[in-house]
Amino acid sequence: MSDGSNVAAIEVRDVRRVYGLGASAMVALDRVGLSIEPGRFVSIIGPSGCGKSTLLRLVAGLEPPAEGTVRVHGVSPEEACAAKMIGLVPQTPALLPWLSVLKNVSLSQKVNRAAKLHRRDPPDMLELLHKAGLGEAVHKLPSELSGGMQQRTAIVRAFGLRPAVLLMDEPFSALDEFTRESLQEQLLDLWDELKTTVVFVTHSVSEAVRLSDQIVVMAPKPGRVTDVVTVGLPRPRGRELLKTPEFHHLEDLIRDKLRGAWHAPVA
Ligand SMILES: Nc1ncnc2c1ncn2[C@@H]1O[C@H](COP(=O)(O)OP(=O)(O)OP(=O)(O)O)[C@@H](O)[C@H]1O
Repeated sequence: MSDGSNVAAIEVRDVRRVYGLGASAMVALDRVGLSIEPGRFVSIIGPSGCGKSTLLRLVAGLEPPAEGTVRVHGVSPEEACAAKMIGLVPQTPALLPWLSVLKNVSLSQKVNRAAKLHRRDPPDMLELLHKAGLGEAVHKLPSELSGGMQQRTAIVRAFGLRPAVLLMDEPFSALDEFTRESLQEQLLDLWDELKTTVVFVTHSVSEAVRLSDQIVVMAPKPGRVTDVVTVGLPRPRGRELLKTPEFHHLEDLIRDKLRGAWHAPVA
């Protein structure tokens, strides 16, 4: 264990995950390896069914691998979860409908404080809500918010716990393009401030390029990693970056890798 700076935030080694038995067995992940440094923003992209969510669930400790190992800052995902080192933002925000935005984002902080689980100073939630553009919504109920505002609330709540690792499973997929772009910007601001390691599953090539330090490309049948592409674009990554040739070049590169992933032979 693990606060040493040379310990990976996430280390996945030779992981295999199989669903079902016998002739109906489905290899969701086969010999998957991945090493993510602390503080990195890493996206996972790949065709439907290539095992992106399965990989996230293994890192979150929600399922065990059949073979191989997963470590989060040097400990097992289960230990990392127990120590509140892992945050998870699902596709649809699971907010408590009877609590205001502020209470929704503060609740788990309070619970953790009562249980003395916080290792780091928690951020000021009111300030984070303002930063995420939710300043006028702090006393509203989730039902009074748009889908984008609800998702922003869920993201602020997750960051507010100061997890060492934040796992996000297509958090913007249900949103329109414009809302999505503005949420990307706010997500990058929060990430920049809180320096959490983020693993972000997406189907959007431009989203992956804009947000990430690295993009992991996966292929299906069996689910596996076929490429890890480093994105060297400068930060901060404002909207103007989306129009640059460098950005388009990286989008094309990732699209080529994705096309290749469909036909990549199984090693
Ligand atoms: N609980 C389960 N039981 C049986 N099969 C499963 C289960 N979860 C996932 N699978 C199968 O494992 C494979 C990988 O699924 P997974 O959801 O991880 O893919 P994905 O890349 O996240 O897909 P998508 O982009 O469509 O969300 C799929 O073939 C899926 O049908």
